[in-house]
Amino acid sequence: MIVFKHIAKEFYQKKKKVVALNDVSLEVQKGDIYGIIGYSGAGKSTLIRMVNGLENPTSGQIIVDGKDIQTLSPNEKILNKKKISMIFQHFNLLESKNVFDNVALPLKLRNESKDAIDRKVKEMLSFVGLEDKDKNYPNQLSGGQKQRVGIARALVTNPEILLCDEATSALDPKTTKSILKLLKRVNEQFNITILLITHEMEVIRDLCNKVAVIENGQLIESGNVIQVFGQPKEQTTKDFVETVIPNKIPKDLLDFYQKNQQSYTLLRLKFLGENTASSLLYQLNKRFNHVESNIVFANVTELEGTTLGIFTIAFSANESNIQEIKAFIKEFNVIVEDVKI
Ligand SMILES: Nc1ncnc2c1ncn2[C@@H]1O[C@H](COP(=O)(O)OP(=O)(O)OP(=O)(O)O)[C@@H](O)[C@H]1O
Repeated sequence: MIVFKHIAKEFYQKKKKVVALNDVSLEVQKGDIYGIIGYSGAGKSTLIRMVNGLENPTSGQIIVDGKDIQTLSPNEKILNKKKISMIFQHFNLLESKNVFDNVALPLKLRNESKDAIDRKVKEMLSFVGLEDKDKNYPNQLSGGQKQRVGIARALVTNPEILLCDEATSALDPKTTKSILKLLKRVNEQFNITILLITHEMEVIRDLCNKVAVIENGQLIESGNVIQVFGQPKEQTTKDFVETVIPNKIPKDLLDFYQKNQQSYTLLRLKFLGENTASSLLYQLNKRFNHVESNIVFANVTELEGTTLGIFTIAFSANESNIQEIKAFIKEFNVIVEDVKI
């Protein structure tokens, strides 16, 4: 429903060309919660701002619901914008207006009736859990409450797409979790497609079903969250994944296995779903009961309701046994990788 086709964007800073985006292609399906992650300056904001026309590409196309948004007539552009709402890192509330009036603003701009505005604003304030704060002003609210107002304001117009620009970056971890839960409800309850940008992998882990990684204006990796977290290909993606799924062997164990490299081979096992792991480890010990095996590192993470487990195991076995062990592990649909130490 949102397709970016070969998007490039160049800016000029003091007559110097800055390539913010270079040949970015991406498809967001209806109902997706698609996260775009990258370091500062990677080009995330520039990309997301193109969906609602805040930024235009230098070349390439953005197709929303089958239509290239750059070729829309002025009326069609207005209709396209009506489908899309946005929330921001610093909430962008009007300090001089109370919560009710902030949320009501998009409807007033559309000349909706007073009754309709009253009903819709109350409904959305109740949805975000702020029905008793309607008379408060933004400076009387916490950061999390301000973002809830931002979300209510974004929802009053019944959008199909919600763009989130670092929506939780200004919030503490606990408040971030509650806002991410709320965004999940927005997606599930109203079937709103969410396209978000972030530099925090926790946001991707806790909220998204799809992820794209942007580096220096290029899309370096994308796919289902489970697939990208389970098997990151690019170094930057691996670095991001490691921020939420630690993968490092503790130092004293590392020292030991480095000193005893002749005797041990370290393998990393990656699996989805709890039963696979317990059954595999049991079967592995049973089948290779003459081989010493020590768990060196283990981590279990929940992604989209599925368990992603990473185990690093040191095997004291000869090369032909190691090959047999690897083949045996693969029969369980578990990914097995050599660990270089
Ligand atoms: N209006 C502009 N004029 C000139 N250069 C710009 C403009 N907007 C963005 N850039 C440049 O484009 C590049 C990408 O910026 P962008 O804001 O899209 O990155 P980002 O990934 O969103 O970073 P951050 O997380 O820090 O916001 C940067 O080098 C930035 O300096």
